[in-house]
Amino acid sequence: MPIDGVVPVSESAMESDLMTEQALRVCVQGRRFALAGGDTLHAVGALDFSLPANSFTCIVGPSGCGKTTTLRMILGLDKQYDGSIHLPGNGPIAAVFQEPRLLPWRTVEQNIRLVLPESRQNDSLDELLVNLGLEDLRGFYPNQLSLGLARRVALARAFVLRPQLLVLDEPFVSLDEPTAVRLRTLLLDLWQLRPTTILMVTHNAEEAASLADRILVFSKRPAQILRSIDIDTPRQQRDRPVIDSIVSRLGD
Ligand SMILES: Nc1ncnc2c1ncn2[C@@H]1O[C@H](COP(=O)(O)OP(=O)(O)OP(=O)(O)O)[C@@H](O)[C@H]1O
Repeated sequence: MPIDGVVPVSESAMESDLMTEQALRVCVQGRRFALAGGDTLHAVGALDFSLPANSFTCIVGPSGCGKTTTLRMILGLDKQYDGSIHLPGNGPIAAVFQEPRLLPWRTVEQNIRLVLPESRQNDSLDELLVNLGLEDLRGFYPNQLSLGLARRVALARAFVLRPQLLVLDEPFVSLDEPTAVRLRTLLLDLWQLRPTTILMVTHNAEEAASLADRILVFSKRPAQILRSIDIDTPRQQRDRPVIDSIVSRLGD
């Protein structure tokens, strides 16, 4: 998805981005929505953060604090903000939302191919489908899939682009825990094979603690960053006590 309306950041910020290989820099003063009757709703406050290339960042925060609005600004779907959002390079950006957003009249394979440019329509999807355990479902239609399987297809459609940035908005919500655990593992495996910079919103503090390199804790609306927590413990060593201790650092 192209990001229009991206405003370049200052040269000094660009220089520091180059030194630390930042994949995304967000420096916005805020986002207000005009409401009926002349009122305004201050959804997002000042946000200033960068994502290192190929890192995995989770945003957690209270309901309605402005997380999705922040993602929409990063995706270029909302351009009515003050400030700048800078993505070095011009590779594709992929997004996965709560609803898998598959076209019901297209098969699994057709839904995945839909995002590919003409020049890549002959690419093989075999490896990706095998990685996601979808190899036997390529001819299925979305109404034949469980929510968990539909979300796997949404992940396939995101990764097939080989995105420079992958934005995930609550991709595992409303799943039973074993299915959510399986999907988190698939996401991490796929990310190992096809590295990209991931920014994911989740309500689930334990999910953030098990997946992320860094967790940004947002305040209540208007969203601001309350805490930025870097997690050094390798993922495979994050047992229950480690996850509990990370969650306790997130605060209320
Ligand atoms: N287009 C809009 N017009 C007016 N208000 C909006 C609009 N979009 C979002 N809002 C309001 O902005 C605030 C932040 O919404 P947003 O969806 O970003 O929150 P969120 O943190 O993602 O919420 P949740 O955790 O419940 O998904 C909410 O009060 C929401 O009602």
